[in-house]
Amino acid sequence: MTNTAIIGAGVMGETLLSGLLRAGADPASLLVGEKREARARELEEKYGVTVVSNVEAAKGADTVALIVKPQDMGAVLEELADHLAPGQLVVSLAAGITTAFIESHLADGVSVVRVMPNTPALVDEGMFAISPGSHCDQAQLDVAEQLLSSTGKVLQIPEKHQDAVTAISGSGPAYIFYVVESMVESGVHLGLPRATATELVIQTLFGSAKMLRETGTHPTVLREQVTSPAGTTAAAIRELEVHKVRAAFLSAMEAARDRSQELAAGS
Ligand SMILES: NC(=O)C1=CN([C@@H]2O[C@H](COP(=O)(O)OP(=O)(O)OC[C@H]3O[C@@H](n4cnc5c(N)ncnc54)[C@H](OP(=O)(O)O)[C@@H]3O)[C@@H](O)[C@H]2O)C=CC1
Ligand SMILES: O=C(O)[C@@H]1CCC=N1
Repeated sequence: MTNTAIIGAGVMGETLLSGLLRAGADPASLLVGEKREARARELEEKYGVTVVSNVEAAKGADTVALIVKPQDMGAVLEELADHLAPGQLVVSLAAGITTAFIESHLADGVSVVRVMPNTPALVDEGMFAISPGSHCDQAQLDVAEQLLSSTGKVLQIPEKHQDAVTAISGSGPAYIFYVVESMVESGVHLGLPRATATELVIQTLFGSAKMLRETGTHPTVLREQVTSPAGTTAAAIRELEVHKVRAAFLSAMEAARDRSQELAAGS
């Protein structure tokens, strides 16, 4: 049985923890590092896992998942540095933090994988982009891939693309939820009951995502199929163009990419 330590059990840490358990991991194989007593008891009661100190969790684990905020990563690495040895695999899910930064804190030869996850992993539809550090071989990358693939798709990418990936799929669910909020509010404004507007938007989102995945048709073609000559969709898209929504998306994702790079620099 392989052991996995989860250091940092906030939103993303709990998402990974619950996903591993849904995929059949033995709770006894999962150790969680959490210092807040109330949170530790909550996790133990909810998931039947053992919550200990970071060092105790990481010491004997085959894989150590670091899921703290980028700003806390330096302190956590300093705490764990003397307790991690070659043969253990460190998997970081933090935005911005490079494998070189992590390796510089650890003993020579400890393998590191950088991952950008997203929250739909909570419903086994996550998107994980993974990149190996300098000591990580293909077998270890496969271990990381296997760990993550139980709750979503895994894509191996060069690390130089991680900041862009963070901007697209890491933060991506938030943009989609923002669009959903906006469409529901619009429905309410147009006189629909909120529950009706919400159901219409969620099913439309789900159906559109399924069309994209199952037909493989380009999104532009799918959009054109909805846009009847001189019809309602053309009127709506014209307003989106007038308000430069496409340009706003580009600027937003550039800002997210830039913020990921700033986090790498420690701010
Ligand atoms: N949320 C998301 O959608 C995504 C998040 N990520 C990455 O995941 C990481 C965590 O983000 P998120 O889960 O959203 O943030 P949260 O704030 O929800 O979780 C961070 C967790 O780390 C804990 N923590 C802080 N310091 C330590 C420490 N020294 N030892 C152990 N645990 C500690 C915090 O505990 P406490 O509350 O007690 O301080 C908290 O539970 C970030 O690096 C982020 O970039 C990546 C992709 C998507
Ligand atoms: O907002 C953040 O910084 C994290 C990383 C990607 C999604 N959430």
